[in-house]
Amino acid sequence: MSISFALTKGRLEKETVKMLEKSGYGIENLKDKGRALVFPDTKKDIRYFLVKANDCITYVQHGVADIGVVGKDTLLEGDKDYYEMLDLGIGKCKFIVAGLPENNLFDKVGHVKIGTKYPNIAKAYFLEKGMDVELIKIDGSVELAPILGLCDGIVDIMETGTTLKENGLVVFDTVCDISARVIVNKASFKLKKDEITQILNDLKSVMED
Ligand SMILES: Nc1ncnc2c1ncn2[C@@H]1O[C@H](COP(=O)(O)OP(=O)(O)OP(=O)(O)O)[C@@H](O)[C@H]1O
Ligand SMILES: O=P(O)(O)OC[C@H]1O[C@H](OP(=O)(O)OP(=O)(O)O)[C@H](O)[C@@H]1O
Repeated sequence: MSISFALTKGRLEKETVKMLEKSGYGIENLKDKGRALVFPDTKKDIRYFLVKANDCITYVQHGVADIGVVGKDTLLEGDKDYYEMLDLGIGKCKFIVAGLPENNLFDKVGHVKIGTKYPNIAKAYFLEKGMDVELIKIDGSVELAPILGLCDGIVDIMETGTTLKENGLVVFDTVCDISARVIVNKASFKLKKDEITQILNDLKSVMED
């Protein structure tokens, strides 16, 4: 049976395509892609499409994609109606709480303001800590918010730490580690179990330790 495979475009794209290539999949169309959005595998009965991270979950949940690759950050923040099957060990980064060194939000008494692109993750984190926080949704360049005084701190992704460092911010705590995951539509896993299991095993076989 034919498989539809949603790949997150952007940072995860290159490494995911590299893993598929190493597994022996026919991904030439994905490497030389122009403005196309759908890419038939040249060796197997699979068609890939490239989507934004949140849309990857949407396509998989609706069964339009049988399988998808997306960051754990997006999974933690968004809807959950799919099977999370495999940690690919790529796209590694972490969620951190950060701010200006002279303004440690964990020392602040009373109301704390947090800027973040990930309000659900931030809310769960501070709820567990028993802290009263006001969340301010920011769509990008989150590090700017505490510098300008919009908030006391941020919950954001850190990879190399360069963005924090170059903007004079420090890490106060780590929320959790992040990496790319394979998710599978629940009905597809029943109807196309052999094909999906094969893909998962192929990807597992090229994972780096
Ligand atoms: N330094 C990093 N910053 C953000 N995401 C990272 C980083 N390193 C790895 N990732 C992973 O890569 C995924 C895709 O990131 P990317 O920046 O391409 O898309 P995005 O977060 O949806 O941003 P945009 O809205 O700019 O497209 C993230 O969801 C995360 O899992
Ligand atoms: O630790 P580093 O290696 O510096 O990476 C972390 C930065 O990368 C991401 O931003 P992105 O580049 O996606 O831009 P954005 O702020 O517009 O989302 C993230 O939100 C941090 O700002």
